[in-house]
Amino acid sequence: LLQKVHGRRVHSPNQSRNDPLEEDVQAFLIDEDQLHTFDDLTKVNPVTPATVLKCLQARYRLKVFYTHAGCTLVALNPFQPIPDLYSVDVMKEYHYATQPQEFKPHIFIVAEEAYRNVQGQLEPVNQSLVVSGESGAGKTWTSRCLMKYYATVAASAQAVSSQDAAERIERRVLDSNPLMEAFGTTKNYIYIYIYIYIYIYIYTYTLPLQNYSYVALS
Ligand SMILES: Nc1ncnc2c1ncn2[C@@H]1O[C@H](COP(=O)(O)OP(=O)(O)OP(=O)(O)O)[C@@H](O)[C@H]1O
Repeated sequence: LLQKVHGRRVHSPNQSRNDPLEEDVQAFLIDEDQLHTFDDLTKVNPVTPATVLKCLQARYRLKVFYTHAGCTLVALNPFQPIPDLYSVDVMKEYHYATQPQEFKPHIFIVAEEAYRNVQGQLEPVNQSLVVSGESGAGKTWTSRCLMKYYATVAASAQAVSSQDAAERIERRVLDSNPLMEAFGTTKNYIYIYIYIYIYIYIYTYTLPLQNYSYVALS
């Protein structure tokens, strides 16, 4: 696949150059300047490893690290700090947007949709977010982003000192990471398949205080 993406070998040895699919792939790839504009991989046509990877590569070059693939989000590891991408201001933009899904692809869209599903129902509905990828892909990073997001937006819904509360919650959650990773590390040469399951409970208080309900994000 990588050979194809780097353009060293576009045709596989067994494929005829008259293969209609291959012709479509070539026609799609010819407009290289447009490849980065595909913010949803379901719009790529034809969908092949070469076309998808080329689009992701074009976006990566422009430092665009998130791309939709239908209801899945593809996150590329930038391997460098991008502070402006994860600031509290950006969180708030996505949180307060009427239609966050119309914003450019971001982990905060996924986070916000799950949060709204949890909050917006008459009967609160538990939500699950699955973060998967190979070792080093950025699963821990993404999970931390999600926890930070919920710590920030859930706290800001309350009147009292929301920023302090968010920082406190975030600190507690992040401090628990080394312990989880001690159980879940895959950074050795033995293939151990470990799934880390994190529950986040969002409590919705109503007065009097002892009446509360909670929903879980996992
Ligand atoms: N969006 C991002 N921005 C900045 N750095 C990132 C991002 N995603 C991942 N990284 C960095 O890439 C490295 C690997 O990420 P991470 O530890 O999250 O991978 P992982 O999928 O959890 O790996 P493993 O399965 O081996 O535990 C880390 O140093 C992390 O800080």
